[in-house]
Amino acid sequence: MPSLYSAAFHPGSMMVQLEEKVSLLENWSDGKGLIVHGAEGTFCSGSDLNAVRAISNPQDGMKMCMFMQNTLTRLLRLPLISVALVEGKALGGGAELTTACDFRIMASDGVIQFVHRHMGLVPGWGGAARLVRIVGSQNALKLLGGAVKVDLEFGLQIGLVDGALEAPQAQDSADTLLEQAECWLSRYTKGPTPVIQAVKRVVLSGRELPLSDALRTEKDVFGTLWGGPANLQALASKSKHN
Ligand SMILES: CCC(=O)SCCNC(=O)CCNC(=O)[C@H](O)C(C)(C)COP(=O)(O)OP(=O)(O)OC[C@H]1O[C@@H](n2cnc3c(N)ncnc32)[C@H](O)[C@@H]1OP(=O)(O)O
Repeated sequence: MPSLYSAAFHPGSMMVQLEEKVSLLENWSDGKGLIVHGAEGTFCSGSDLNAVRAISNPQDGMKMCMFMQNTLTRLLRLPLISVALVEGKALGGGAELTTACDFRIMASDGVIQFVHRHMGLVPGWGGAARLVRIVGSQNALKLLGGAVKVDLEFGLQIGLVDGALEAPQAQDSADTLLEQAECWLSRYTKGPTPVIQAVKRVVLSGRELPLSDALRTEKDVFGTLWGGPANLQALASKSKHN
């Protein structure tokens, strides 16, 4: 299960690195799970403000916006079940990045904050559209309009956060946050790769496509599994689900 790291996105370097990682993952045929996490106790504080000042004109802003929208849309559409491990702060573009994962799990010090309003902005990397789908339009309006700090408790309450991680007590005895995240995600990635990738595909099409198209995709994906090795093995073993 690979990890992606981030801190503050430097336009032209970290953003390109992220796009390259996404391209690699698009070609990872055996993959089932992905953990996106930060370094040194923080998740990601968004765009690199020093670099952003140099491109604060509409043309460059649009280029950066479209580049990141494309990258984060492709990240969410990977045939993998992904989780953002939020330790420390996820601010601005960092908050948007968390919404480009299927799940978000948080350490006790974690905060997701769409600080865009404070910057005279709205999200542009697809974070607003995804947030509405995750928490609903009422909550999204509150989080964006109020630039609200979402901590673990509030995140769980509104459904932005899917799981809580325990602070490691001592390095030797407790699982690190990354180990806990791997354990959390493994509940959803157990089993043959084609089945897990198919689960992601039917959920993604249900989330993104009109119902008639989603139903067609679901039928096609079902057809790839029916009578396949995992299906035949399950039938031969007379499995019970209690
Ligand atoms: C797409 C739209 C966007 O993403 S707009 C960007 C939104 N992000 C921000 O506005 C983040 C602003 N920064 C902060 O709020 C704080 O620096 C945070 C991240 C909370 C860390 O606070 P604190 O722990 O007190 O450390 P600090 O402020 O001394 O920061 C350490 C050094 O890191 C830097 N840093 C942090 N974030 C950024 C950033 N996004 N771009 C550029 N630099 C950043 C700080 O400036 C500071 O640098 P230095 O040590 O003073 O040289």
